[in-house]
Order: sequence, then C-alpha cells, then structure tokens
Amino acid sequence: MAKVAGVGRGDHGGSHLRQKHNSAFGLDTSDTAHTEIGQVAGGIVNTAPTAFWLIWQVLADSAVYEECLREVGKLVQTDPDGVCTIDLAHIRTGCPILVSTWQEILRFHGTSIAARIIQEDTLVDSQYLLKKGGVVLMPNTVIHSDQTLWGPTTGQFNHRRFLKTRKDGTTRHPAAAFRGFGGGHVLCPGRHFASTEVLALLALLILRFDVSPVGGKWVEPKKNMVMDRACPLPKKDIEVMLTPKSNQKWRVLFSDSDRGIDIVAEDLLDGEV
Ligand code: HEM
Repeated sequence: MAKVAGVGRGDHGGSHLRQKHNSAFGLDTSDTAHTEIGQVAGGIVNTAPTAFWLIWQVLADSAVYEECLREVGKLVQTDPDGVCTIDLAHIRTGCPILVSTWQEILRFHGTSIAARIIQEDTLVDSQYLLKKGGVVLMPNTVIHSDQTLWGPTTGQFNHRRFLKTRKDGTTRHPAAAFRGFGGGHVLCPGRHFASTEVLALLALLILRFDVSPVGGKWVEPKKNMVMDRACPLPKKDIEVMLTPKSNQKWRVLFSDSDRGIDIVAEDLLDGEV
C-alpha cells in the first residue's frame, strides 16, 4: 500500500495525478487504498453485464438486429481487393440507433443505485426531511420506470426511444431522466470508454458473424439481481453458435477520439434535449 500512496520513480502519470488529487482531499494511505480498489472495481464490473444484455437484446430481437446491422453496415467500405474497412470512431455519429439501443439497455435492464451523503438538513417536496450526515440511496429503476418522465410505454423495451428525431410522434423524455451512468458531481468518468468499447464489440460481432442460439430459440435468462452492478448478471450461460459470415479480410480503424459519445444530459451541448 505504501507504493500506492507514495510517488516515486516509475509511477505512471495517471497514478501520480490520482495521488495528488487524493492528497488534496486529505486522504491517508488507507483511504487511498479504498478509493483505488473502488476505481478498479468501477472500471471492470459494469462493462461485462451491460455488454451481455446489449448483445442478447440485439440478437434475440430480429427487428432490432436488422436495424442495427443495416446502420453499422453503412460504415463498412469494401476495397477493390475485397478487404472490408470499418472506422469504429464513426459509430458515435453514424449509428444513432445503436447508441439509442445501448441507452435503452441501461434504462430497461439497469439496476444502479446512486448513493449520496446528505451535507445539510434538506426538506424535499415540502414533506421529506433528509437529515445531515445520513445517506440517500436512489435506485435508478424507480426513475427509469416513472411514467411521468418516460410516458406510458415505460415498461416496454424500445430500442428507438433515445433517438432525437422519432417518427411515432411521442414526446421525448427529459435528458436528465436517464441515469445509466449516474450524474452530477460523481458522473461516471468511464462512460465514453465503456460505451465505445461495448458498441465496437457489438458492431464487429453482428457484421462478421452469424450468431444463433444452441437449441434454436433465444430464451431470456433469469437475472441475478446483485446490488453492486449497473446491470444484473444472467443466472446461466447462453450457448451460441458463431459462424463467420465470410472469409473476407477486415481492417478495423479508430480514426479520432477527441469527443466521446453523447450519452447523458451532461454530454449534451446547451440547448440540446
Ligand atoms: C457500461 C459500463 C459502466 C456503467 C454502466 C457505469 C455506471 C456508473 C454509475 C451508475 C456510476 C455512479 C454515478 C453516480 O453515483 O451518479 C459510476 C461511477 C463511476 N464509474 Fe462507471 N460505469 C461503467 C464503466 C466504467 C468504466 C469503464 C470506468 C473506468 C475506466 C468507470 C469508472 C467509474 C468511476 C471511477 C466512478 C466513480 C465516480 C465518482 O465517484 O466520482 N466506470 N459508473
């Protein structure tokens, strides 16, 4: 643990920065160790279950699958030599349906609970007194299923729900109603990284492979509702057959990374909803 707290030769930029940040907030070695563990856990535990539900939902619903495949297929260029090239950086702007499906996964299947320490006595809605020093736990499922925010279809999975322009004429939810990556002061700093890697995985999977369930039918697995994840774990494995769609060669690029995916209210420019 001493190595974590001390900045010595061989420390990398990131850990140096965190160490400076931790000292500025008066964290001692033990506190620093706790936050380091939290950082590692936060960076790992949420990506796999959320990716699972995204892939499952897209593969199991042929309408969602077709739309996602059509959209991501537009990013592929086939060279005269037969090599398929895709620039995954273009998913952010070129695949609104994929991005919307990802957000709907976190809304529909998400189970994160926001925790906040109450800094001062606060009266909410003129009736609930939150006492200083207490902890408020706010399950996102409550916010994500509130009909006053999401409308009467809140209980249905709608992969197009987050599109900015929708043909069905329904009113769009307020941007801040989506809490998939939390929000405010402790908004998830890994959201762009996680969104980029999960969508890249989905895009390459559906472009390059036919995936079919062993047994012939997609059956939704029961959920293991663990409290410390952003999405539940599936209670059992889903066995699939992966068949390459062709023997074409692929060139996979990531051309720029200066902007993340617009995923939560805080990412939107002023005036956007
Ligand atoms: C799909 C994957 C992920 C999901 C759904 C997710 C979701 C969340 C949520 C809901 C929070 C709590 C925010 C709040 O209380 O308002 C959070 C915090 C955090 N996440 Fe993520 N996360 C993901 C991936 C990652 C990755 C890949 C990293 C790091 C590389 C990361 C690092 C963190 C950290 C450090 C915090 C704490 C922020 C703070 O307290 O200031 N997360 N995440």
